[in-house]
Amino acid sequence: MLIRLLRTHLGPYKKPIALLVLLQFLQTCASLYLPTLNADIIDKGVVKGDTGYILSFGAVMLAVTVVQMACNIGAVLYGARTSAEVGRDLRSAVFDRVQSFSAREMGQFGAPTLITRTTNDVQQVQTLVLMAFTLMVSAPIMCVGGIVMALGQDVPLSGVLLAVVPVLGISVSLIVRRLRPLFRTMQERLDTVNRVLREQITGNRVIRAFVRDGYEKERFRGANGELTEVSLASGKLLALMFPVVMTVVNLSSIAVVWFGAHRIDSGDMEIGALTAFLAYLLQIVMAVMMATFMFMMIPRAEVCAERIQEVLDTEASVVPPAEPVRELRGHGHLELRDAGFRYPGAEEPVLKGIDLTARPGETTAVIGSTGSGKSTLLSLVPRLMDVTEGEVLVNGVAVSAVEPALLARTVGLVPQKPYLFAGTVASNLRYGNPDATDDELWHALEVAQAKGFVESLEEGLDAPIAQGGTNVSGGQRQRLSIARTLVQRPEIYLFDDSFSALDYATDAALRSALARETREATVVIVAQRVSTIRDADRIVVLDEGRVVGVGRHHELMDDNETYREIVLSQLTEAEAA
Ligand SMILES: Nc1ncnc2c1ncn2[C@@H]1O[C@H](COP(=O)(O)OP(=O)(O)OP(=O)(O)O)[C@@H](O)[C@H]1O
Repeated sequence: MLIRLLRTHLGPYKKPIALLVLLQFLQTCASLYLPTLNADIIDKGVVKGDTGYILSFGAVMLAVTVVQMACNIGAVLYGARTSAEVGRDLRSAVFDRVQSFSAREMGQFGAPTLITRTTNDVQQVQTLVLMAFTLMVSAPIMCVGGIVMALGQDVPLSGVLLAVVPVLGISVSLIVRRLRPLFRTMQERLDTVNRVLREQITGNRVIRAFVRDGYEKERFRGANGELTEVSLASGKLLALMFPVVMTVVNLSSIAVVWFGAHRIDSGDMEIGALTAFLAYLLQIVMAVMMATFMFMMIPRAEVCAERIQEVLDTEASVVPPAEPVRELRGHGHLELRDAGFRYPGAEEPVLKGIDLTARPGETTAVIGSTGSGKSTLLSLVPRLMDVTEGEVLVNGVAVSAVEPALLARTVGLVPQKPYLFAGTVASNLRYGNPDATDDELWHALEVAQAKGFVESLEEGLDAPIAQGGTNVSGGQRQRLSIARTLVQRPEIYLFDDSFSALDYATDAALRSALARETREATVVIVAQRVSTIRDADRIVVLDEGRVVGVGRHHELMDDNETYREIVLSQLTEAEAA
């Protein structure tokens, strides 16, 4: 999975990667040459007292060191830049995919894991890419090159290396093998911590109201403890790594010095060659360490890559049309034909055989018991989700064929749970129509019965709005959300229980102002309160996902049992008549 992900996302960086490989190659070759040069200077210059040799080869050594350092700095800087760019591309790819998700895929993953996957998981892959850029070339060259150079210094002594490399490789890979599953668990537990944390922050008010702080603290402590547990377990294994490597290094250095001393004694080897041999031994161990470090990162990055790829492989269920309709003739005629919808994994569809027509200049109300499918029905019009049966048509064209931007301009949905973005009142109101003038904003606020409230804010339209609109009341949020849709000036207005947080007087004032404002538009209102919809031109009664009645208030009161029950549950008999 990691390979697949990287192959796709490293593709555009072929040239920088080639340059990186070259820089790494040069710096590793220079590093490998230095101990041999040093040995030469000792054996041919220092031992023989040849100052000329020391100076001239000292200069060569300095030049090689400069090349090695320059290539090293270049490789590190270039590697950091390229890996950061790969990380940026990967984050954008995940973000774009998440953006294309409908409510259906969003529900399938859940917000916290999508956030972890876009940030933390991408970061892990990015770190591995950086490691790979730095170590993938240098580690093997240094290991093989080190062995070759050591053989060049003294063949019999190189026997030590034959023992060191496999011992080091096996002991380190044993540790890495145990680390692999721990890293997967760590990532999953980090996800759980994020989920619990997010739930507790979002549900903070409920937690306080129910005085469940203690319970929630325990829940978080549990998730946090489990994450710590696995971090500690991996920490313990990692702690083993350094001593194991150092023991092997120390033992092999002793062996090299011991054998080397014998060979120098017997005149088979020179002192400079022994120092070079020790330097190569260190370089080989370093190379094995570097490779190990990378192998250690791979399992974690693999888990992250899998999770990222899962998001990237998830096809959005709502896709833009291949040949979109870019113009709609009409003024907002809305029709649902035999429309049905089933949530993924659900046995029963929540909407079945819905036939509904809403015309410009008319108000259509949808009423039904809670869970009867009203919100689902509205979300099919702007394609927050696509019908699984039948079709939804706007001005006679299936919404699935309409260009998304055109559909968004034509259909304005005021959601049941309005969301405001961090910014100002004005930036929120202009969300669907960035060119709207201040006068247009004030007019929309007036219709939405929010003008007085915004006027009372010291900074008026420029008053700050917190993320999610948490610094305004529920009713104010609803009214700002209504105003935002009014500024957009769509042909079809969909109000999903948008007046529920308003008092009766404001609700009535808003509806009459809205009626004037949206005189020529198509208005669909989902409401729980009968008073909100009793004057509608057409009332559609929904029960368990089916339309069980259509008519005006008095007609339905006469012949629709479901409607009568809803009305009577809210009004006194006298009011109902
Ligand atoms: N994301 C989802 N996944 C699965 N089932 C869902 C999902 N959202 C809603 N449902 C189910 O679909 C049905 C209809 O939900 P919907 O929100 O459309 O009802 P509603 O009539 O708007 O309810 P309310 O009046 O309470 O807002 C419910 O039974 C609900 O459990």
